[in-house]
Amino acid sequence: MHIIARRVAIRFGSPVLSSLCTSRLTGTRRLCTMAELSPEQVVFNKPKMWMTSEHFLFSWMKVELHVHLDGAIRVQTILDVAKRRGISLPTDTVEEMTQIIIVESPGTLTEFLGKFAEYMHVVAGDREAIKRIAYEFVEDKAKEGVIYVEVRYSPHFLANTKVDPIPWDQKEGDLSPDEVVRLVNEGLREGERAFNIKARSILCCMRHMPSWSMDVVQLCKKYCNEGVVAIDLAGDESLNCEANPEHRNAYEEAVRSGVHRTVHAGEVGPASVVKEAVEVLKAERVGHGYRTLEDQALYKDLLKKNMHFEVCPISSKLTGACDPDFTKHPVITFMKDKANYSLNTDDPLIFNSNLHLDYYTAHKYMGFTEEEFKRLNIKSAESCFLPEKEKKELILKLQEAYGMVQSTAF
Ligand SMILES: O=c1[nH]cnc2c1ncn2[C@H]1C[C@H](O)[C@@H](CO)O1
Repeated sequence: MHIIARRVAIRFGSPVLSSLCTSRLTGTRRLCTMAELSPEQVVFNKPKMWMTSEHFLFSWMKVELHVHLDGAIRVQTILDVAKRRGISLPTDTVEEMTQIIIVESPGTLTEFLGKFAEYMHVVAGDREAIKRIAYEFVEDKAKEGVIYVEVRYSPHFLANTKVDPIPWDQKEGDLSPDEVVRLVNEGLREGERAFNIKARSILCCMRHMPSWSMDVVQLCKKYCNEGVVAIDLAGDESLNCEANPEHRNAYEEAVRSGVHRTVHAGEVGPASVVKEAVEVLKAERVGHGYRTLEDQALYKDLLKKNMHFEVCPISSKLTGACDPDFTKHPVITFMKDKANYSLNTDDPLIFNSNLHLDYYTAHKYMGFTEEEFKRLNIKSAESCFLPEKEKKELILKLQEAYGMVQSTAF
């Protein structure tokens, strides 16, 4: 870290405190959303650790590999769509709606997952909304200095036909999971053009809905040339530990047809879920994976295999996955062991967070240095699901930006 930055950090105390906003409604303090930060608090791709009186930022180019589209919607968009569709919500103000949606203190993964029901019925089944959230997502990531993102979602959760059961108490409509994928692809593609970053998607199977999983892998295959790069298994690991045979069949089909694979495992579930993800589901990356450390033999084996862990610091505290004391976080062990991992937001809407806050947390409470941030971003690029040629270009772009190689640009 630059000496000047360190001095500023010391002088101005905890940027986390100063990044809290006071709710006009309740008077309670909460983390600012990106939209609430002043322009000088958000910088794009500035080649240095960057600090104002308000904020610490690792403002170099970044890669994000684990973020849920339906956990990254703007609150304003939820309100706009509800108004247009005549859907009544408990409030029509961003502040009040934010308070309803967000998790402010550590709870359980099950409680956290319940939060999606506060707003998913608003956007599900609506073509315009789905395209809009994908487009706005890319804009938000570009503002955080992300140059490559893999965003994940369940196509079934956004559909209202050809899905059983129809989610979120929707009436049957005419938007299928297949069309959801097309709409998200379009929104991401338009966002890429407008904001000059690369965005790809990962389709999620849900642990409690094994009957959807074969559909998910078929959609991955169908749209592999239109931005879909992998399959995931998300949902409540604490209720449903061992992967159902239908998930296993879907992952076997993914292996057969060359679809990349990641699995939420070891977030709140035991290390055995990680082992199963890697050995049975043939996961190439592990979503979260914190509890891998409880099985040292497995951890050492995965270190040797260069397994990538998609770490989400703020998320891991608020879902109760990890000790709320960040100084005890498993990613500190990953860092010390020079493991292969990324830093990610997971669900910034529900955690009222952004990627800067995850980096800030790692810096402030876990001793992360600028060098480690650069290293983990290169590892993230190496572990992304882009085709080899594009992956190499991404790695080179980061290396050039980080001053590790001479720029080839002219
Ligand atoms: O952190 C998580 N763990 C497990 N499942 C999650 C997490 N964040 C979001 N999900 C679920 C809820 C979403 O609706 C779904 C697809 O994005 O994935």
